[in-house]
Parts: sequence; structure tokens; C-alpha cells
Amino acid sequence: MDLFQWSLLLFSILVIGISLLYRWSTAFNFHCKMALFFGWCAFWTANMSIFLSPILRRNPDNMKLLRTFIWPLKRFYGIKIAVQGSENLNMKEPYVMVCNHQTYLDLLGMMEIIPDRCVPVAKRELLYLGLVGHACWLSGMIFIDRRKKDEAREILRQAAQTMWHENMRIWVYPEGTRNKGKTLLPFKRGAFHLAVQAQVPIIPVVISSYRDFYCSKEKRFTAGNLKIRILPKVDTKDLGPEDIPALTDSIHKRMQDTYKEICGGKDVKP
Ligand SMILES: CCCCCCCCCCCCCCC(=O)SCCNC(=O)CCNC(=O)[C@H](O)C(C)(C)COP(=O)(O)OP(=O)(O)OC[C@H]1O[C@@H](n2cnc3c(N)ncnc32)[C@H](O)[C@@H]1OP(=O)(O)O
Ligand SMILES: CCCCCCCC/C=C\CCCCCCCC(=O)OC[C@@H](O)COP(=O)(O)O
Repeated sequence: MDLFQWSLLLFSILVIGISLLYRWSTAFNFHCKMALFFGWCAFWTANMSIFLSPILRRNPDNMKLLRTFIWPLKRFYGIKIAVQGSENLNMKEPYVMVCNHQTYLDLLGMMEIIPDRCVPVAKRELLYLGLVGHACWLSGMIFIDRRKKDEAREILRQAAQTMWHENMRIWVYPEGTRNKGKTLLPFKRGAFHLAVQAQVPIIPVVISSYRDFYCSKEKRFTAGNLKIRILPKVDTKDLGPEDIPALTDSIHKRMQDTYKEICGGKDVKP
């Protein structure tokens, strides 16, 4: 090999080496940040469960603790959250909040805006996460088993009955699961039945795509910006079960349009 060939080989090795290091460091950074997320949640919920359970009773007011514990995480990650429409939450009465669901990181957005005495509807599996589950239970979260549909509907029916009495707000992810697609999944109807049964308004919330700073497939997690738009309330007064399909569809459309708008009208992927 002559000098030129040697230098070409060296250069190629250098380029491949640097790109491999970059990939590994991006993936390493991603895994560290995700470990921090779960570790942080596990640490604080364990503390809440062990040290505060003797003095706490199951109560939606305890959501304030989770809200406070999660607050520093966005600072560590360098995620700036811009909230639009907070004035739409200035209501004393109970309501149902519906929000799109993309990743576990939605927890940061949810805790950024979740009002007092508002509890999420969560999959029952969370309850089985030991001390994490216990802290969630202490915070008054509503657990449903998504495989037992009748039981899930019954739990939501009971929640509708207690919302006024206990002055509670309920947060539902109507897609029913995390969604990495470009558009929102069709909505499950539980949240809308809940609001109609309780005769409370629905407040749609849309969180923008994480694509610019987070992608689990690419193991990429950098600093970035997130937008949350809280839409004006949708009244359900005098609506009945027959109105639910149209109600669900109209809110889905508004949220889908808003999602596209706050993602800059781009063809977005979370
Ligand atoms: C440091 C801090 C640490 C923090 C620690 C951690 C904190 C974690 C907190 C975060 C928790 C967030 C967790 C998020 C989740 O777990 S999302 C997954 C769980 N949530 C949901 O699944 C809610 C959405 N699902 C539904 O609403 C469903 O509708 C459900 C109630 C589950 C029923 O399922 P399914 O039957 O499949 O629903 P459909 O919508 O397809 O409806 C079928 C028909 O049933 C009718 N229906 C639905 N609901 C009701 C109802 N409540 N009452 C009467 N009838 C109902 C619906 O209308 C359909 O009939 P028609 O087709 O209209 O005739
Ligand atoms: C012995 C097991 C010990 C395991 C310890 C794990 C430690 C976990 C620590 C903290 C848990 C924080 C959980 C955050 C949950 C955020 C809520 C969420 O986003 O759940 C996903 C759910 O909406 C939909 O689930 P799927 O998309 O259907 O999937």
C-alpha cells in the first residue's frame, strides 16, 4: 500500500470510529436518562409509600406530592414546557381532562398542568409495581384492568357518581395506550361516558410531538421544547349516551387538528 492508500484507510477508520462513538454515546445518554426517569419515580414514590403512608390516607390531594417530586426532572433533562390555555382550567367544578399519549415522558407534561384534586385513570399493572403502585393508590388514582371491560366501565361509572361529591377532576388518556404514530389513535369512549354520566365538562389537552428531542427507536434523548395546549371546555350538560359517538369524534378531530398545528403543521412522528 502506498501513502495515499494508508491515509485513506486511516481516515475511514477514524470516520467509522467517531460515528460509532457518537452512536454509542447517544445511546448511552438515552439509557442514562431513561434510568434516571424510572429511578427518580421509583425513589420518590418509595419514600412517599414508606415514610408518609402512616400519616396519609388515600386522597386525590396527595397528587400534589407526586406533582412536586416530578417537577425537577424537566430541569435535569433541559426540557422547556410552554403551556397555552391555562385559563381554561380556571373552574371550580369537576371536569374530565382528555390528553394524547405518546411516551412515558407524558408524565412530565401531565404533572406540569394537572390541577388540584385531579387523578389519572391508570392501567391496573401500575398498581402491581410495589411501592410505586402504593404511592399511586395513596394519590387516589383510578385503576382499571383493560382486559376486563365491564369491570372498567363499572369503575368509571362509580367515579362519575363521586366526582361531584368529592369535588374531583379526572384525567384520561382516551387513546388507551402510548401511541408512536403520526396521528392520534381512535379514542376509547370511557372518558366521554364518564363526563356525560357525571354531567361535567371535558377539557381536551394536546401535547406536541417529542420527535425533535426524543425517539426511543433511535435511542435519542436531548434537551428540547414541548408545547402543551389546553383547549376550551366542551359542555356535556343535557347530553345522553346517544350523543357520545358524535362527542368523541368532534373532540378527537379538534385534538388531531391542534396536534398538527402545535407540531408546526409538519407530518409529525413522536
Ligand atoms: C415522582 C413521581 C412519580 C410518579 C409515579 C408514577 C405516576 C404514574 C401516573 C400516570 C398514570 C397514567 C397511566 C396512563 C394509562 O395507564 S393509559 C391506560 C389506561 N387508561 C385507559 O385505558 C382509558 C381509556 N379507555 C377507555 O376509556 C375504555 O373505553 C374502557 C373504559 C377501558 C373500556 O374499554 P373498551 O370496551 O375497549 O372501550 P370502547 O371505547 O371501545 O367501548 C366499547 C363500547 O363500550 C361503551 N362504553 C365504554 N365505556 C363505557 C362506560 N364507561 N359506560 C358505558 N358504556 C361504555 C362504548 O360506548 C362502546 O359501545 P358503542 O360502540 O358506543 O355501542
Ligand atoms: C418488581 C418490578 C419492579 C419494577 C420497578 C420499576 C420501577 C418503575 C418506576 C417507576 C414507574 C414510573 C411509571 C411511569 C408510568 C407512566 C405512566 C404511563 O405512561 O404508563 C403507560 C400506560 O399509560 C400505557 O401503557 P401501554 O402503552 O399500554 O404499555
